[in-house]
Amino acid sequence: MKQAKADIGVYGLGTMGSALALNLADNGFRVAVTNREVEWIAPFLTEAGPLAESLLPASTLEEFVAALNAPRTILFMIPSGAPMDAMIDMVLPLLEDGDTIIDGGNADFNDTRRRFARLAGTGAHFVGMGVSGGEDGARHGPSMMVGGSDHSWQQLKPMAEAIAAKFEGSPCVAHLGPDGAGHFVKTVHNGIEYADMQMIAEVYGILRDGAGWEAPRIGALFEGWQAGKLSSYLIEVTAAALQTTDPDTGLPMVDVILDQAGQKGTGRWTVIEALKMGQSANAIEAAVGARGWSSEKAARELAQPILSAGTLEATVPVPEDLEAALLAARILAHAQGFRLLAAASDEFDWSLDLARISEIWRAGCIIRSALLDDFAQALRGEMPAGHLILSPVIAAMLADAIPALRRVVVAGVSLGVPLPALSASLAWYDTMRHARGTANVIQAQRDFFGAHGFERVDKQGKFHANWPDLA
Ligand SMILES: NC(=O)C1=CN([C@@H]2O[C@H](COP(=O)(O)OP(=O)(O)OC[C@H]3O[C@@H](n4cnc5c(N)ncnc54)[C@H](OP(=O)(O)O)[C@@H]3O)[C@@H](O)[C@H]2O)C=CC1
Ligand SMILES: O=C(CO)[C@H](O)[C@H](O)COP(=O)(O)O
Repeated sequence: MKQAKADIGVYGLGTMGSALALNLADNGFRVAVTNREVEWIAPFLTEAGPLAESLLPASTLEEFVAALNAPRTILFMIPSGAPMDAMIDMVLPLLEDGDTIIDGGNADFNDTRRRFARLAGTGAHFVGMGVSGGEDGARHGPSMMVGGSDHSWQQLKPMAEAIAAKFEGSPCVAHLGPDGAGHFVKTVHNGIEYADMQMIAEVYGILRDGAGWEAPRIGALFEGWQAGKLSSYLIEVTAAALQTTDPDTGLPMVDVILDQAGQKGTGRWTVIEALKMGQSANAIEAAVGARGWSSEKAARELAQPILSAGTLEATVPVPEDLEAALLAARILAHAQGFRLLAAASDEFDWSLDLARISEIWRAGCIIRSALLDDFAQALRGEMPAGHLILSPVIAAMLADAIPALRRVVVAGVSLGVPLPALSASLAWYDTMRHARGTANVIQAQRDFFGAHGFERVDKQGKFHANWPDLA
């Protein structure tokens, strides 16, 4: 008997691809599967157990494409960059009008825009789709941020909605715009992820280095925060990690882990794109920078006995202050991310629905938290100057929590505990609440040394002063 064809093909059976393929199969779809190194296909089918009945293994690209119902939907879960371009080159000649290629990896949205343009006119479609939730999310319900054409979205939608995480029954997936919109939103999601992780690590740092708390005690404190406004996946996993014991040494696991964190690019891309658009998401920048500093382990070991601390008397703020400080900083980092999304939406004409983005981040993704529901409501309401922090509800939340953030930053500065992301978020908040800033001096300096001109508060136009004569 002739075997029924597959609804979708998944290329790349690594961590994410295999989990998504199983999720699709679990939801009743027939899935063609293949992998660059084909020897990984058989163990994957064994691991799939009864779900293998819905999986159609293919050992060549031709066999894989031929196993799919037309119009074809092919999901690639492979590293971004050159591998994706190479795969497009190989698969494109095998496709027909209406077929869709989806890059579900973490891709630079500039590459996605280029690939989208490359496929336009070929009859095939290109979708850049951000997937968040790690392996477990991919297997049981990720959050997905989809870019590309309406045609592709109609093709993908039933499958994407079936496998996505659900928040109160609503699937955490949306078609956000054309070309690179989905991958841009995923990039900013990851930028916020970097900031949130860093800020949690900074609170751990002030308790460890300022108050001498052991990891399990800090973990227990964080676990308690899960009952409040900070409730989130990242607090949950950090609390669990801090309370985990290393089986080899009996020490807290985090105490035997090197203080050097890697990065694959999405945080850096967020910062680069922010700067290109004349923005500065400084809490995210601080988090990306801190990962860079973390890798300078040898230099820091050399520096410790050389650099004087020059610390001041201070006590570590009470846990309630740390909780409120983290809440304020988390709000500020998200607000910077949403500001960036709004700027990109204008720049690329995407009409991004920021409230919908917040909604699809409420479940399944790494930054899911109780706050995202508040943000979604705020983003649908009054938001002066397009800033989330100016929404009345969010401004009121900040008003409650900012004094605690100040106390924590002051303590960190006094005790010499670095808090780059927490202090950056506070600096942005203080910048934004000053109607008159200090760039008047920057204007004066630029005109003084470079005759760049300046604008005045009392007259329209561009002016130049003969500074040496006036001085
Ligand atoms: N891990 C995570 O938490 C998340 C990852 N992502 C993104 O998903 C994508 C896949 O990540 P992940 O599953 O973790 O990675 P893995 O390393 O687990 O798997 C990578 C997959 O890509 C294939 N591959 C590697 N190089 C090539 C190539 N040159 N040509 C064709 N196939 C290739 C591998 O095949 P082979 O077995 O032959 O080596 C393997 O199937 C990445 O873009 C990643 O950024 C997105 C969200 C979360
Ligand atoms: O996309 C993800 C989570 O949302 C991936 O886990 C990604 O690898 C995280 O970024 P990095 O490796 O740079 O920390």
